[in-house]
Amino acid sequence: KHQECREKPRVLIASGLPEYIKIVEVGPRDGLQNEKVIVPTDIKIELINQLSKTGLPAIEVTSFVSSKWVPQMADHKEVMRGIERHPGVQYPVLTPNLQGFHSAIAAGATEVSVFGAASESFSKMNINCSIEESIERFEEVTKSARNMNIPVRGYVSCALGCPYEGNIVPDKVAEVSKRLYSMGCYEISLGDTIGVGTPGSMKKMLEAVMKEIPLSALAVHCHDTYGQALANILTAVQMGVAVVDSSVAGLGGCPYAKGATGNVATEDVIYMLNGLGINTGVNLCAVMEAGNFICTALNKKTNSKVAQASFSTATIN
Ligand SMILES: CC(C)(COP(=O)([O-])OP(=O)([O-])OC[C@H]1O[C@@H](n2cnc3c(N)ncnc32)[C@H](O)[C@@H]1OP(=O)([O-])[O-])[C@@H](O)C(=O)NCCC(=O)NCCSC(=O)C[C@@](C)(O)CC(=O)[O-]
Repeated sequence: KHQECREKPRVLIASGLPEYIKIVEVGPRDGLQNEKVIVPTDIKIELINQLSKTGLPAIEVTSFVSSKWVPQMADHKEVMRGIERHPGVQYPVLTPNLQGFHSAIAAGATEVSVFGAASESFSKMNINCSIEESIERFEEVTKSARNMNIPVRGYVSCALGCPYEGNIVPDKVAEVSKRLYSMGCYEISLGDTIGVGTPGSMKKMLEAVMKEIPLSALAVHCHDTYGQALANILTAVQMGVAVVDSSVAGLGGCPYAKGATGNVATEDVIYMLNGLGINTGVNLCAVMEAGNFICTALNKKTNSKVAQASFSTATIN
């Protein structure tokens, strides 16, 4: 059932780093979900359409959650139906329960993500249930998805710390990850939800998780609150992780993780990986253009250092 992840990532002979890294663009969902002013649906669709032309292999489109909880994602059906889908690009959406899963499928979703946490308090605040209850809901989702041949990705939030509980022990992250993987999630994305991790805590957490789950099924999802995201990603990549979540222009934040700033910027991740000679298949300039589009539409400054530097000095091409 985890056929697509069984193969070990190929490594660059000289450096021992993965040869190819898959970037999962989460800007349209994680990036926009926390925006105070409702972003017009056509702007979201245009952003996704622009991102689809950059070479990104996966773009998280929206979430099928309650609009009372996350008003910014209330137009999930319209966004899902409105985007142009490019061959070879995956368009996953978040589904916390069976109700969300059925709505997502009805709107045309072909991949979904369940999102759990390694912290009881965060689980309660984010999805209004305990970790155990969330696992039961996710099992219902993965079971239905399996019957329909829909791939399911699994998130584990608070992998490096929780806004309510503080430290989270790596074994708890490993335990929740293992349960999601065992129920059929093809990939487990480990979220540093509030961006408190460091290369040291990332290494310890990954060591624990890697005892339970094949490396090829792991992704990292870093927020940059403490400015550690790129360092944490590099640590994960050096340990062999070959899937990285990021958000165009560094947009983002979780509505149920107060103080969490944006995700690591896609532009900055690609720039770093390009410098390491790691292939992502993504055109950095095209992502910067998409970042410029959404920042102009939101009337805000990009959080991407690479975009800031290149728009002021015009040295990247
Ligand atoms: C999970 C629920 C829905 C439970 O919410 P609940 O209130 O416990 O649900 P309920 O089953 O008791 O139902 C209450 C109402 O919600 C509706 N409902 C029930 N399910 C759905 C659904 N799927 N879609 C739409 N509506 C739904 C249901 O129909 C009912 O409507 P009413 O009768 O009151 O009109 C709620 O807590 C929720 O929507 N939470 C939102 C969580 C969220 O989106 N958080 C942000 C994403 S997670 C994140 O950002 C972290 C991540 C992934 O990026 C990784 C990282 O950084 O760590």
